[in-house]
Amino acid sequence: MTTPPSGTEPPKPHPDAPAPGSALGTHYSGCFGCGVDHPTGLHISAFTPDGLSVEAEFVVGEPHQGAPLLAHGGVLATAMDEVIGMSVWLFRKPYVTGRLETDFLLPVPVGTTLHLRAWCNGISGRKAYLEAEGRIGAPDGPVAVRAAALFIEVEMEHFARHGDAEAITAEHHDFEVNP
Ligand SMILES: CCCCCCCCCC(=O)SCCNC(=O)CCNC(=O)[C@H](O)C(C)(C)COP(=O)(O)OP(=O)(O)OC[C@H]1O[C@@H](n2cnc3c(N)ncnc32)[C@H](O)[C@@H]1OP(=O)(O)O
Repeated sequence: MTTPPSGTEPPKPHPDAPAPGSALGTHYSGCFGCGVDHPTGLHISAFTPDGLSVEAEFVVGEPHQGAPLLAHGGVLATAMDEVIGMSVWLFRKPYVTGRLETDFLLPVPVGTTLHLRAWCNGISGRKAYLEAEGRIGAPDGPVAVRAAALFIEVEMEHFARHGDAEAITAEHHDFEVNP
C-alpha cells in the first residue's frame, strides 16, 4: 500500500516549490512535530536541498525516552511522519497521513542527533507515496529508522470541518490553497 503503482514516475519539483537550500517554516506553531511554540514538541526544523525532498535534524532528549536513555519508538515514528508531511507539502497541496509504516533498525540513545530525510516516490491521483529515514550522528551515519507512507490529498475544508483551518492560514499564507 505504500509502493506506487507500476509506471508511476517520481514527481518533478512544483513551480512554486521553495528554492533549493530554503528553510521550511513550521506549518503551525502548535504542531507537536515542528511547532516553535509547542512546550514539549519535537521542534523539528527542516530545509529542502532540491525542492523535492526534505532534510532535518532531531536531537533526541530525555522527554523522548521509552526505555531509560533510549528513544521511544512512537516518538521516532512521529519524527518520520513530520518530515514526510513537510516533504509532501513541497507539491503545494494539503495531504494527511493515511498509512505510516516504520522499521526500527537500531536503538537511538538520548543525546543522539538523528539526521532525517524524506522524499516522494510518486503521486497517483490523491495518493502520494513517500519514504523517510533517520541516520545516527551524520547524514551518512547508520540508518536507525526507516518509514514508508501513503499520504492522501485533502481539500483545505478537511481542516476546517475537523479542526481549525483558520489557525493554519493565519500563520502560514502558503496554506491559502485555492483549488
Ligand atoms: C495544511 C497542511 C497541514 C499539514 C499537517 C501535516 C501533519 C503531519 C501529518 C499528519 O500526521 S496528518 C494527521 C493524521 N492523519 C489523519 O488524521 C487522517 C485521518 N483520515 C482521514 O481523514 C481519511 O481517512 C482520509 C482523508 C485519509 C481519507 O478519507 P477520504 O474519504 O477522503 O478518502 P477515501 O477513504 O475514499 O480514500 C481515498 C483513497 O485512499 C485510500 N486510503 C485511504 N486511507 C488509506 C489507508 N489508511 N491505507 C491505505 N489506503 C488508504 C483509499 O483506499 C482510497 O483509494 P482508492 O481511490 O484507490 O479507492
